[in-house]
Amino acid sequence: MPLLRCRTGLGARLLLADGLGVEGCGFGAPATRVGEVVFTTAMTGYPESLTDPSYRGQILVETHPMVGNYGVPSRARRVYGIPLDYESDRIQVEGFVVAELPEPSHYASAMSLHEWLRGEGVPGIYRVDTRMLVERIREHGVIMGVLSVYPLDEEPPSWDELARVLSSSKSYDERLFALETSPREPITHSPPGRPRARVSMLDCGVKYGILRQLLHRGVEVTRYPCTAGADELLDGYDAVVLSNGPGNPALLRAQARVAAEVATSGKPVLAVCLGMQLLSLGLGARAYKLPYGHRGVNKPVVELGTGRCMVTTHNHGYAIDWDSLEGTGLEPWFRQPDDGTLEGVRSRDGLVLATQFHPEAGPGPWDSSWVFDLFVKMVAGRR
Ligand SMILES: NC(=O)CC[C@H](N)C(=O)O
Repeated sequence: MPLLRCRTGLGARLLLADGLGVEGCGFGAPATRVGEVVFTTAMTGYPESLTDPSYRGQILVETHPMVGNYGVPSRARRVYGIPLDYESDRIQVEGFVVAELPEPSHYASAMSLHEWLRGEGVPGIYRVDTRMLVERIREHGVIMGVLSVYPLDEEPPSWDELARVLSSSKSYDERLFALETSPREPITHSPPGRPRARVSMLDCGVKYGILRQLLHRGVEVTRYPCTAGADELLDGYDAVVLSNGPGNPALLRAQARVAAEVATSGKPVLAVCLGMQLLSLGLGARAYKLPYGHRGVNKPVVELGTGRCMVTTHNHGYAIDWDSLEGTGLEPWFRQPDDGTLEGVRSRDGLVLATQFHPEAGPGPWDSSWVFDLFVKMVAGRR
């Protein structure tokens, strides 16, 4: 009985909507959670991925075979008053799937992945064939799933019971997550010293990495709830940032209208991931769902015109249709060479900059952090 060797004392069952059932060891919290099952090819950076608000509503599978080796850093490690190694204040994923879960060894590790997920009520499964799961998702596309972790001295939940939980849950595409990851009240983050610029942010679930990049360049950022109007975002600010965030962009109609309004206001705008989708939708473009998304920290992106190639961080399940840009005032900026996805757009006058990838990385390489330099230089130069 291999399950008896689970050192956590927990078992786990993962059931996909196509009927595939996977059994393994459990870690984290004994709990049952439903989510869209997606994979990331990132080889490192699991504390950042797990806390990325754009993963809300998803069960994340890591393709890297060993996860947890360097443990979990303490939230007390901070820079500019925000965590250094986290992308938000909590674990955002519904569940976590890894092949092997080694004991951690790292000077900055404050706890193990098992302890962290347990403390936050999130279930995890390990000692499963993640290669098979990833192939399945690649062939079938992303798929809803239910993950259940239980103490090994108790009866596991039956597959029928799990199938019932799954069939009574709403699908990922229909659920509105962005309001859950958005702040309730405006929050201002100030850089040390006199700010070079003041920007507002339509915050539908910003990754702290974006704040760190802006603060690092001397920019003061005021984050507004995802329900804010264009006036609030424009009055008294030098520029507007449209954040990343979870879920289906087509559900955020009001936010798309606000994004279009700020993008045509004459002030500079920087939009990242969901922000780019909202901006494009608001200006009349179309979004579509990718079969299995782009999630990883090793995705090439080519800048149109210069041919410059960068390795970038991605986490998106939707994309903007190239053919729908006509009449929006936006032009293509970046392209993903593997599948041709549109990875960035900008306005002809260069005031509006938008990337589908994550120039802040977190986790990932900083090849594209110059996008922040470009934005901040433009904003500070207009003051
Ligand atoms: N990282 C993001 O902002 C993700 C945007 C959107 N939720 C998507 O999956 O495409």
